[in-house]
Amino acid sequence: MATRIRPSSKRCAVIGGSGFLGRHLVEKLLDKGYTVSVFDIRQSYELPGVTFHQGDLCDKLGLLTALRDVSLVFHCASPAPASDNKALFERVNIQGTKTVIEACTEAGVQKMVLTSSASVVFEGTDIKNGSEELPYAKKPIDYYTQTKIEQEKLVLKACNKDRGFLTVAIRPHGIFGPRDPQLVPILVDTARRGKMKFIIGDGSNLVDFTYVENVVHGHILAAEFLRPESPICGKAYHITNDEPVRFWDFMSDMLVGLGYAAPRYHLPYFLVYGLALLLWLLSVLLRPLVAFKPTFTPMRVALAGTHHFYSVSKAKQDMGYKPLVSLKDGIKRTVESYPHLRHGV
Ligand SMILES: NC(=O)C1=CN([C@@H]2O[C@H](COP(=O)(O)OP(=O)(O)OC[C@H]3O[C@@H](n4cnc5c(N)ncnc54)[C@H](OP(=O)(O)O)[C@@H]3O)[C@@H](O)[C@H]2O)C=CC1
Ligand SMILES: CC(C)=CCC[C@@H](C)[C@H]1CC[C@H]2C3=C(CC[C@]12C)[C@@]1(C)CCC(=O)C[C@@H]1CC3
Repeated sequence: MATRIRPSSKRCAVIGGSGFLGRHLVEKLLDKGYTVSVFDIRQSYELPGVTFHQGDLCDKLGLLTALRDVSLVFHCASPAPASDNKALFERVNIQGTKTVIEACTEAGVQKMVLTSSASVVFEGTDIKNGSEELPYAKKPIDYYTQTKIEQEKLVLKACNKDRGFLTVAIRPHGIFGPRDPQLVPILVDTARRGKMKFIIGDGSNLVDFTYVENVVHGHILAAEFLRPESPICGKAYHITNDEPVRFWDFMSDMLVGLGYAAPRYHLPYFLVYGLALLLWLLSVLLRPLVAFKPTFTPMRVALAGTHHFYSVSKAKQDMGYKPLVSLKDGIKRTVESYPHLRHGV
């Protein structure tokens, strides 16, 4: 009888490996001696030690090719929240994740680490030092978050020690760093259009922003701790910089670092939220006639005007997590990585 050869534990796949977080993860995995298959809808770079498989994660056959001989899968693919496309979020984050789980079990993958989001418990009101015990949001702030909740539930439920398939979810918050396509580019674009003059609310709200290398560290720790006897099986873990910061201080440090003025004038939170809601409704109603995307969406206003920071005690206790890069160093490295976004360039 042929004995099944167990795939090498240093052979892994990163679904979404062409994206911001995915590429940082791939680079660290290579440093640590892993060989990596990237599965993504686009190929954004080439690196020795990486095999690219271009495809849609809803296509099981394509996935099966990429998962051949792979024992560990990181799933960090998602449509961008700014796409605001309900059908796409449902197709990729829910149906696609079901397909990823099926493909993993068919291919004999033993471990899967999902990139979820701390926002799965956020309803637009204050969260201070929130633990993983908080229930999922009953009223998530947008469709993206709604589908991230369903996705996380699917992956955690699929954890099955008897069948040798172990899963864990990492919930980062506000990832930033070099090559980030969202936070800094949106911030700079808003500043260049003269709209970054206002502070929403009194500016005292504390938020987590997480340097990308710390998020990568949390993912790799989770993969290495994921064993049948470990408490992390089938669980979700917050991963942050463990340094909550005033939202508007963080934005100001980025802006000033890039040569732009920091926002100074205060606007009442509920006024801005109401206006954002009105604009969003208008953009949805007028979508067939004119396409416009408001910068200050209700989701962004809620994130900019409330407290939302999370405890990482559980990750510290169960997998020895500790951020590797401080917020100050993370901001410095990020600012230096965007010379083309500096004021006047
Ligand atoms: N950025 C943040 O602050 C946070 C992000 N997260 C989560 O982290 C993960 C990574 O985010 P981030 O790196 O910022 O995002 P990116 O958009 O940079 O990376 C996601 C990658 O997945 C790809 N992708 C999208 N749809 C599919 C598909 N159907 N099949 C295959 N690949 C696909 C994207 O391609 P394309 O670009 O062409 O769409 C992209 O290359 C996501 O799961 C996100 O939900 C969680 C918390 C915070
Ligand atoms: C008010 C304004 C225009 C601020 C500019 C910065 C924002 C674009 C970011 C501030 C907080 C960020 C954030 C995310 C995206 C970018 C911001 C809104 C996420 C929604 C990305 C996906 C997640 O899972 C949660 C993130 C929360 C924080």
